[in-house]
Amino acid sequence: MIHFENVGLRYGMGPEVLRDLSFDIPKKSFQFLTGPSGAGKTTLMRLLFMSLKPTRGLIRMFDRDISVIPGDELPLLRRRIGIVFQDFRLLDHMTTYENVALPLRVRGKEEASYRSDVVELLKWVGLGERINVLPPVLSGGEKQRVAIARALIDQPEVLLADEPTGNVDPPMAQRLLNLFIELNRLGTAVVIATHDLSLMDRVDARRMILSEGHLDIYD
Ligand SMILES: Nc1ncnc2c1ncn2[C@@H]1O[C@H](COP(=O)(O)OP(=O)(O)OP(=O)(O)O)[C@@H](O)[C@H]1O
Repeated sequence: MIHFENVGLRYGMGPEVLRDLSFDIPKKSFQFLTGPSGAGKTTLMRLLFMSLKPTRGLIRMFDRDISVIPGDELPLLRRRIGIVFQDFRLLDHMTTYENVALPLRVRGKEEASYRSDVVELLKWVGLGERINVLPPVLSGGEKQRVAIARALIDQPEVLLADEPTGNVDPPMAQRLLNLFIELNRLGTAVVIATHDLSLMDRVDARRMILSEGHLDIYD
């Protein structure tokens, strides 16, 4: 479903941050992406979300070579991907509920068809009492859970989550991990970038380890 071949990335005239990355993300797979700070995890997530273009190599997303996809088709392809950014990127003028419901609204779904699903998911991530508040009054951990709920609600084909448990306590991290596992069971390919070894030790999943721009994969 996703295919990288000899991909390299440099920012501007700087050194190559990622070098010769070749791998596949199969449909319905589950993987952790890890490596030391500055190794390029966020950069790789941005390549996977097609918000950065590689400086060399080939990337195929959903069987299409991204170098020849017209810019106006990218939003449609990105809708097949759920993403949790490290800085959450919630819309501050919309309530928690509205932020999570947004991907469904964009698809033109009727509110009556999804309202109870959104409320149930928000309760599951411990935000049942925060449904009608605006993001600026939420804590970092609460914002993170809203971002996760928004990425999951539409059961995307791919879920990309950058440090999704970075701001929550261990029991909530376990709960969120269970949510990712359940989503994967329903058919979503999951990529979780994390430093959290204890999180990775709880799942027998593929590990993609970035180090100094190189990638090693342990199946
Ligand atoms: N916009 C940018 N312009 C120039 N250099 C950048 C940019 N973004 C990242 N870098 C550099 O690319 C390298 C990889 O950064 P990246 O954020 O991808 O690492 P990371 O593994 O996600 O780190 P962390 O775990 O600390 O979040 C770093 O050396 C960083 O300084």
